[in-house]
Amino acid sequence: MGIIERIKEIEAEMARTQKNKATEYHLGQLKAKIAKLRTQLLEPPKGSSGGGDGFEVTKFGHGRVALIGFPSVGKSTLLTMLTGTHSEAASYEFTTLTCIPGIIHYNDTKIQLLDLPGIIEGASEGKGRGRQEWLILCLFQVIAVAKSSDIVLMVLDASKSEGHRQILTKELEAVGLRLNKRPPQIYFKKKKTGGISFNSTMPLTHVDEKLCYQILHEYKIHNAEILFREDATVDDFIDVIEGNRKYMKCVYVYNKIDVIGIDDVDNLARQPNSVVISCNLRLNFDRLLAKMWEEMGLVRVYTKPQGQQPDFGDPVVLSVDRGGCSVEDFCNHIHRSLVKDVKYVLVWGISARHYPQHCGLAHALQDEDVVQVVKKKEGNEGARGRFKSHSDAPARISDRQKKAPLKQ
Ligand SMILES: Nc1nc2c(ncn2[C@@H]2O[C@H](COP(=O)(O)OP(=O)(O)OP(=O)(O)O)[C@@H](O)[C@H]2O)c(=O)[nH]1
Ligand SMILES: [K+]
Ligand SMILES: [Mg+2]
Repeated sequence: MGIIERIKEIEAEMARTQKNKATEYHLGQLKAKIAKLRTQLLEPPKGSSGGGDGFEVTKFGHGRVALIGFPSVGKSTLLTMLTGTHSEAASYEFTTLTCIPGIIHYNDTKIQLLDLPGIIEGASEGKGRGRQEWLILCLFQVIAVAKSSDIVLMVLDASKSEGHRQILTKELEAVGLRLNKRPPQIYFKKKKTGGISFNSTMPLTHVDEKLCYQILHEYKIHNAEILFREDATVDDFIDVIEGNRKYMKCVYVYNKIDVIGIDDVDNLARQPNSVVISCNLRLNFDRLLAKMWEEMGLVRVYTKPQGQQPDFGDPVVLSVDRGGCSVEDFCNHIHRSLVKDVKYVLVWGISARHYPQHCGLAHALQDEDVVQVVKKKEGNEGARGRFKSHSDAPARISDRQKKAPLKQ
């Protein structure tokens, strides 16, 4: 029996089993069995090189955004409009069969946008009449590309059922993606000896010690330290044991609002993390780009050579999620050997308490900060530079910087 058949069999057993206190342990075990099988399914087949003819394209720019959605929701139309790179669009499903990259120029940065084939309901279960293998492979490759991105834009057809968002979310969860969720607050560490130590910082209403033991037994884990820091569920606990879940931000993009009524548009626009657009009418792209930018959490830092203005068209781009935003991260970004030569840096911008502020390597930079590096051997010149800083201050202080509190 194949892995998918075994998953289906267990799912059928779960559906047959009534949910109550007596069956709770058994159901938990079945959930763990399914999670293990799904993980097996995600592993590349034995003997394969692990990719090669996948959808992976070379990374480019300061960040990466993946377009995920059912077929024909307008992913390719959107890519073409936002990036100018043509991606074939048509009224039939699976027009796009591979990954097509384009570049969005926004806020002095370059963001790589990736168009991808559509995902269908049940792809993770191998549905799809005759093209099963291709669909599963396609889903896994789409997921691999999504995981390599900073955020996901889930494109939805505003004229279709609102249930599509849940169906697609479930489909992505089945292959290990967790959208707009934070990792469960459960400490879990496998040990060599000592048995299982189980603790929690609060009363647990979804799981108890016995249930966790049974699930660990399913994973053949007999020695481990566990601490629940929140009232987590069985599914959360399994996620932590599996350890391969990817937690990603997602913006829900409702396209084709030109074909629905204004009340429905209003309703969709009020959903959390959602933006309504129309490619046909070129409607609301500004809002979409602003939301995308906000969720990516990129931090632009402008380098100011001493006695000169910074180049405001060419920021160093840092990210909290990817590498960090400290002065040290900034220095490493410029040159690996820079850190050891740095005496201090001068910072203008939101992260500075006064302009310019003397900062060390640990200082956390914020978007649109201006930084001047003062090196050890040229320390004196740097200090002089600082005192004539009135005339030396960067000319462009953005609106956001002006709003920054100037606590002395
Ligand atoms: N009414 C309306 N139609 C749209 C809009 N955007 C795209 N379409 C149409 O929707 C159809 C599908 O568009 P595509 O861009 O091919 O959709 P896709 O999601 O890339 O589809 P696949 O690659 O097959 O998964 C095309 O006929 C588009 O012209 C829109 O804003 N409004
Ligand atoms: K299409
Ligand atoms: Mg397409």
